[in-house]
Amino acid sequence: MYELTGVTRRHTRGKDVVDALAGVDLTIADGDRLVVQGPTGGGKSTLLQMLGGLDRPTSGSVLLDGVDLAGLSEARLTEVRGEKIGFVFQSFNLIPTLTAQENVETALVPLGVKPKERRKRAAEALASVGLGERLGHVPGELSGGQQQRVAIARALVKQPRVLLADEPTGNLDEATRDEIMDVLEARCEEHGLTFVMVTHDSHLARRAPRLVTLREGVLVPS
Ligand SMILES: Nc1ncnc2c1ncn2[C@@H]1O[C@H](COP(=O)(O)OP(=O)(O)OP(=O)(O)O)[C@@H](O)[C@H]1O
Repeated sequence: MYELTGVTRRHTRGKDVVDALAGVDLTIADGDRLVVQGPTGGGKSTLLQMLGGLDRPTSGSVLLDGVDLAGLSEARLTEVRGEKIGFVFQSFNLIPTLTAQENVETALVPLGVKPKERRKRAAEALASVGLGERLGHVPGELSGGQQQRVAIARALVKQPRVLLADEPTGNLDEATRDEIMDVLEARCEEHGLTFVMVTHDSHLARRAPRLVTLREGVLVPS
């Protein structure tokens, strides 16, 4: 579970000061599915980066299962991300020269999983997102929705506890958006994942079991 207390992220450049987050308190229970919405510049991506240990607060604490991510060394943070946290981004972030299978396997290399086991788990993860027939294709041979499925398989193959998604359907048409959301929700349900998604899309916000709104770095009632 996450417990955020007084999380502030201040950016200072010369005399300019921007609080991307300004004293956020938030608890996210294990298995929660939370959507974060709000106007552009409201701090949504910054919040996701805090949850993922990709950025640190300038003050406040970000506890994940009782451990303050803000206080961990870079090496330990990398380990926590590798073990517990999967990420999905708007832009898929696949390696264009690798096949779907190889892209998914990349998530297991830092965990020391042996090649044979990597291949097996990557194939299973791709099958679980409906891409079992496309293992040998490179991203350029796949549609946007299929590429996002590869990215979801890559996030899930290490069996994380938490899945963080930043506008995961932002580059997709409406029908594909709904398919991808169905895949994400089904996988989260099946594995009891804690799921936090940032979106501008009011349709997605409406189907969220739990919704919070960030405006100017502050959580406001949704
Ligand atoms: N490295 C940085 N230096 C200065 N300001 C920054 C930096 N990163 C983010 N900010 C500022 O922090 C605020 C919050 O940014 P953030 O990207 O978290 O917002 P957002 O809600 O995700 O926006 P969007 O919906 O447009 O993606 C913005 O005003 C942004 O300009």
